[in-house]
Amino acid sequence: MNKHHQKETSATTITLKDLAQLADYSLMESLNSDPQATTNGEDHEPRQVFSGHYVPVKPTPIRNPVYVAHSKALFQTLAFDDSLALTEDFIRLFSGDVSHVPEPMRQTGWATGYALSIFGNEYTEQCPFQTGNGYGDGRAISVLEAVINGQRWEMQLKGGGRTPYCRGADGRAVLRSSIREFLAQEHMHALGVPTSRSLCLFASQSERVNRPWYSDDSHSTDPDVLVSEPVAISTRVAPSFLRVGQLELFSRRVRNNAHAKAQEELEMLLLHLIDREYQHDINKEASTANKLVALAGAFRHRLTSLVADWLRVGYCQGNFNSDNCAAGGFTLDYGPFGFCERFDPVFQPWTGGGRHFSFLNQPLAAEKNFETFCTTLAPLLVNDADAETQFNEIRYGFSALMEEKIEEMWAAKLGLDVLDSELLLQLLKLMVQTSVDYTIFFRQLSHIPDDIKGVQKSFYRTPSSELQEQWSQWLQTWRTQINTDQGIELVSNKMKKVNPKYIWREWLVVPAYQQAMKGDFTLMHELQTVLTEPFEEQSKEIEEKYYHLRPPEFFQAGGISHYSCSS
Ligand SMILES: Nc1ncnc2c1ncn2[C@@H]1O[C@H](COP(=O)(O)OP(=O)(O)OP(=O)(O)O)[C@@H](O)[C@H]1O
Ligand SMILES: [Mg+2]
Repeated sequence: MNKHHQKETSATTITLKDLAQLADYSLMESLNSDPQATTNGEDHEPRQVFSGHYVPVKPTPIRNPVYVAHSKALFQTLAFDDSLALTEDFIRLFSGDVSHVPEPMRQTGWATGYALSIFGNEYTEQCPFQTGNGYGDGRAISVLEAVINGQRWEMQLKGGGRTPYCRGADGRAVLRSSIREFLAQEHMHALGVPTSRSLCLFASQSERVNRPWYSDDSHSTDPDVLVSEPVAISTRVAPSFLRVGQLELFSRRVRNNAHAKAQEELEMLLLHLIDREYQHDINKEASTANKLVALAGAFRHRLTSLVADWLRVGYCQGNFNSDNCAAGGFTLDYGPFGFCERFDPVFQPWTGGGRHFSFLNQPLAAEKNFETFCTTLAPLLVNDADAETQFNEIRYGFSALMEEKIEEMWAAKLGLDVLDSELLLQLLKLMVQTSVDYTIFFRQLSHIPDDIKGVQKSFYRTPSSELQEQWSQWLQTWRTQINTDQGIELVSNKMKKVNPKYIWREWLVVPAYQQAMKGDFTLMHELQTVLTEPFEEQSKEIEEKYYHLRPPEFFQAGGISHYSCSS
């Protein structure tokens, strides 16, 4: 172990130099780098990468960076003082300039390749060479791996410039999408949903790129204008950024006999994944085959819990491909995501996404990714029949476990010890028929109302008298099922811990990024505060503004109710 890891971090004094001292590349160094990589990291043209786990790449800094935000919660976890975010060294590094970082940090970053399966179907067409060797982190560049207070973190710039995987694109992210990703990561963490974390966000005051987007009040499905937008770099942090698609890339190479070391590289990556994400779940002494069985079990557990959490908070990832599925089982890639406002089982904000990735279809999409994960790793089990049997049990038991987790989630949302499936079905039907706001409904229900008046705030339409009658009956039955032995207050409090009051509402986020694009971050910071305390009641003023049904003009509105890919 590097002696620097013992160094205590102090909340008031840490500088970039201190942070650099915590750098630890030992795990990464045990992997292979691309043998064809340049030595100086100037590797910005699309090209095929045939082997190796990463390519050293220098980020391209954004010009005239300005501070937009940092995560106070993550800073606290890392024992960074808030003031660090405004120091020159910190701004330079996290706006892409690694030329002056102190040793032992390196003056280059790294990007990785990955494969893509969409809903379980393999693709290579998205790669400019049609081989899959040119696909991966096209604009994501990691700059630091560090052990801080005993926890290993990777820090990755998004929008940090072109890499060999950029496919001819500019390697940039715009401020709009960076604000969305930054806030969403903060929000999801506060909602108790595992996620990559936001560290900080810097925007350029002079560099802009064009992106297709929606004109004001557009009802178009596809973007109808080209907008010049400021570029930005957000830094996200996670124990690793390994994706199911990454394992898949290496497994495809084994299958295709792509090169002599293909099997070895797949196995190295598997062990690396365990070190990075599952070291506490898996016995170090076990054989590779047994490690693999344990990994499949642990990943299945995390993935099923994750998707149950998504449903709990109304989150739709939108594009749950294998390359957007973190092998560590947390949410990754906040592109065309959205949160369900008016309850719709097939809610999907991304115009390119289709029903397969829609809201209540996400358990199935997760199963497809899990299936890809298993197919990918199965070649490492061939000589161990026992392990293979156990592995297959885990593999084919995904949907049963998923169902169990979903039932537990609904029971918790309804304040029940045991779910009555019939009661749930009746409710979901009523919610669709009435047009109900998903978040407001469950929060109102958490007050354990006596009658329909208590939940009416969540209705987008006035229900017919027949529907009102059905609601009353449903509420009565539900009330008989909640366990009030220890008092109604206790049930209510428990429900308020799983049913947030404040949720991401796109029509409230749009003004924040529009204002930020003009250099004013007031609304963005207000949102950051509101969304990082989603279970709190908050002030009357905040309640009036944010605990609110979506106004009618924001239905069918381009860039709000739906959008094309994120950018
Ligand atoms: N402007 C861009 N320049 C270069 N590559 C890009 C750009 N936009 C997207 N890509 C790459 O295209 C692929 C698909 O994009 P997608 O929207 O899933 O990812 P993303 O939002 O950039 O990234 P991530 O999954 O890392 O959060 C990714 O491999 C991504 O790196
Ligand atoms: Mg992606």
